[in-house]
Amino acid sequence: MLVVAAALVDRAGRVLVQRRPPGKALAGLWEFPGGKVEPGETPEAALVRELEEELGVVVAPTALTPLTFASEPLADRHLLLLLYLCRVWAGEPQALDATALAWHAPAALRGLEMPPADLPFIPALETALARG
Ligand SMILES: Nc1nc2c([nH]c(=O)n2[C@@H]2O[C@H](COP(=O)(O)OP(=O)(O)OP(=O)(O)O)[C@@H](O)[C@H]2O)c(=O)[nH]1
Repeated sequence: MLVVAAALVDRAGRVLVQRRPPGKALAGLWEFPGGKVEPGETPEAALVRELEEELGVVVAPTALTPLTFASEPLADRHLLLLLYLCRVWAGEPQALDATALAWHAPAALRGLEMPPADLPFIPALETALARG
């Protein structure tokens, strides 16, 4: 299963996370906005679509910079999760799908309950954002 997700970064270097709604797998955990890549879609087009559906923001595919990825079993499937950085978008993010949104400095993500595949993303974000 190919999934794309974005770390939206604000001017203060904080990252946006959202809380998964009840009824979905991993409900209640904090994750990066994104979702599954549909057949025939590029990863970037899928992420642009998901960011509009989940947050109501408009992002140019060229504003998505690959950061890192996770590859691991998830239930009876295998998850390949691509994480992009995004610093430029149009609109104010709204929780259209999630139960809550929150902005955190990368180090503060360690205090949140996140899906296991996301945990290695925290040091990667700390390193990337420490460079400014
Ligand atoms: N969006 C997102 N999904 C993640 C993250 N980490 C992680 O393990 N996942 C997993 O990747 C899968 C993404 O599925 P999703 O439910 O968000 O995707 P979607 O919006 O296309 O799904 P839907 O068709 O159920 O609406 C889920 O199994 C989810 O648990 C993350 O940081 N962001």
